[in-house]
Amino acid sequence: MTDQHQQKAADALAELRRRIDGVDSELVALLAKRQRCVEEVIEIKRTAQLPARIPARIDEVLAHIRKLAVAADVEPDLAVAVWREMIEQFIAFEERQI
Ligand SMILES: C=C(O[C@@H]1C=C(C(=O)O)C=C[C@H]1O)C(=O)O
Repeated sequence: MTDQHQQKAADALAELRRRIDGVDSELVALLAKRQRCVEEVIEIKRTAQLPARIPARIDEVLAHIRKLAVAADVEPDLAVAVWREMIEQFIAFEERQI
């Protein structure tokens, strides 16, 4: 590869990484919105003496995500794996506060 080709590759990579950083900023803002909802769920569960982990609801969320991923042309197993981990982290977050 010539220096010119390498410079072009480096520029393209830098631009894509700027876009990825922008997407990550949006994702963290959305995660904060989701956490605010979970914080309200915690208040209700505490009062109603409900457990943090509700398996039927987990199944429902994951089925919804799989459908959305297919429609959005995102690898469904990737999306479900990300959500599964996020839900586990939110359950642990709930369990620390309920
Ligand atoms: C937020 C809830 O609590 C847990 C967390 C979930 C989530 O992060 O989507 C889903 C199911 C629950 O076990 C809930 O019950 O809705």
